[in-house]
Amino acid sequence: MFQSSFKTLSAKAAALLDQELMSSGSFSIDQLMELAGLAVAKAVYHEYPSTGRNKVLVLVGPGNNGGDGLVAARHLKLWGKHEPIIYYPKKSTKNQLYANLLNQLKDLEIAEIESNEEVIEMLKDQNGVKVIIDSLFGFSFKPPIRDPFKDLIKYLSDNYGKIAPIVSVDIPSGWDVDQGPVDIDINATTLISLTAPKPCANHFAKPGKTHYLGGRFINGKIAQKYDLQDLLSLYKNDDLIVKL
Ligand SMILES: NC(=O)C1=CN([C@@H]2O[C@H](COP(=O)(O)OP(=O)(O)OC[C@H]3O[C@@H](n4cnc5c(N)ncnc54)[C@H](O)[C@@H]3O)[C@@H](O)[C@H]2O)[C@@H](O)CC1
Ligand SMILES: [K+]
Repeated sequence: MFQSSFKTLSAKAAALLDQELMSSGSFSIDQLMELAGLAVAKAVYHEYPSTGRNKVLVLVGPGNNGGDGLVAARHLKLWGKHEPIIYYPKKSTKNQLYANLLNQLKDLEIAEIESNEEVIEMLKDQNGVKVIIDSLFGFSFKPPIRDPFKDLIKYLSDNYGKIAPIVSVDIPSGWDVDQGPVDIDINATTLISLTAPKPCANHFAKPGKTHYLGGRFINGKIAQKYDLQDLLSLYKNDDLIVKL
């Protein structure tokens, strides 16, 4: 395993920090998700530039990682160079936040596809999707994967190199947050770690892969508590993302 020099946050620490931001930090989840999704959109915009409405397939999971993908889809569409399409098979029925995000995407006429089969058809078309955003699972994921995501992730993993490159949000979906790759998981080309990389990101640092840090919302006190000052000092000026 390539040992990276960056500070990481375990699954447990990431969840604690998240809670702290929303309690003593007085942030709402909507605010954090907006900044996280904006960072994802920025990374995709810069890493996969498009001059003519390149299709971006956004795979949306049932939790907040999925919410980051919905926010990223909105920004990409508004910036006018990419054409996001979403696949969101397990929608939360109780959470107004996700319903609002979905309505915003409908107002922007962002298309939605409905099944694994449709995703696979779309990915087989060489002139179709140019980049895939994997916002299926983040730091709360616990292997093994349940359906309908298992078949989908297996397809993506089996077809690495034959389908569009994958940008993973926070962790490559399927990976154990602390341990890294398992038997069925996503092989991402670009990773965007939010707040700080999770320990699994140490397995990602290989040639040909790009790793970004995004989600710039930590104050000095929390940074000190979680020993993130050196990592966060990589952001300069108005950077919203930085390459690790
Ligand atoms: N502080 C931060 O860094 C922030 C992180 N955000 C995002 O929030 C994510 C964490 O969100 P959540 O805690 O909602 O959780 P996740 O989005 O990581 O996943 C939780 C969902 O996945 C399902 N799930 C878990 N294991 C599964 C399995 N084996 N098979 C199928 N389904 C499974 C759960 O039932 C739940 O619905 C982060 O990774 C990041 O992307 C941002 O939205 C906000 C701020
Ligand atoms: K992910």
